Amino acid sequence: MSTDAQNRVRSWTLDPTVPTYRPPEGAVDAHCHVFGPAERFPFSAKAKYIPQDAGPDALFALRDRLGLNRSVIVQASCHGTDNSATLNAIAASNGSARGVAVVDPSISNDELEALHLGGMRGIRFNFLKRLVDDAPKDRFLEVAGRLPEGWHVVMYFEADDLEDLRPFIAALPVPVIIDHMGRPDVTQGPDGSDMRAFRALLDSRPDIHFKATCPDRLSASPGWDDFVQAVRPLVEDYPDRCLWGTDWPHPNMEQRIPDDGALVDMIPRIAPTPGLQQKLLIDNPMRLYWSEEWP
Ligand SMILES: O=C(O)c1cc(C(=O)O)oc(=O)c1
Repeated sequence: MSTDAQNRVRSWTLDPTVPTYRPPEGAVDAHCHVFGPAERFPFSAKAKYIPQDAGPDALFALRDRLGLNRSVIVQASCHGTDNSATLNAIAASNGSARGVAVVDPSISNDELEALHLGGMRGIRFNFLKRLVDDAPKDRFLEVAGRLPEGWHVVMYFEADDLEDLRPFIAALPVPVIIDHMGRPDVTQGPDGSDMRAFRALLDSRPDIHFKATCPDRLSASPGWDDFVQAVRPLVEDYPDRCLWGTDWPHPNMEQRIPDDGALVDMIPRIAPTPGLQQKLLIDNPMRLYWSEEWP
């Protein structure tokens, strides 16, 4: 696949608005990525998209513009199981970033320990067929059984796959964080079948968390109002389980590039009180990613 500049996509805006909402001091963007720089960190041969560079300098400049202070950098699928671009960004963050790795399940315990020292605090299992070629659940369970102390598993799957994945999730021996709430159909509203199934999952284990993220992916309504109506009750009912993130640089959103300032202005709409914002933006992500300094 060609990686020359003219064929590489840009899925993020170069001039995001400054948000109206000012996050509290210490707020965490708990879901973002870096792409490259490709000449130092080439993309995977299995990458389903080849983005332009979106490196640590751009990530941290955006974070400052949005009024956020910490980042959880999630290994993007375009980099496969080579976590060096993500580790590079964490190393450049002066302690303000942690990460989630994508590993080959045959990874050694020593390599997992090295990832911990590099700032990783979990591994990601991606089940989206449009993003990865295979997701061997038995091998995922094996490596999930020997993660460094304090790690968790992040999962990305679609709502239609939730029921099939319930036994796998139940078998995971570490806390779980669900990316983008497992992509519910927010047009069903807060009591639709997708949200009811997702709530049943959350009720099945006290250590399942979720990212109340990606209105740009999940909503087609003006102002993302259907996302707010479906997600705010979930944040209010599970205040100690929810995290928030920008999902910058918004992989695969080049046809519908979101404004990062508008994403930040969604926070008080889904977490309408300072107490909920404190949990969403600080307490919950700090407990999971900076447990050595929190509380
Ligand atoms: O929906 C997506 O296309 C997407 C892709 C990735 C990735 O490529 O890692 O991560 C996400 O959080 C969402």
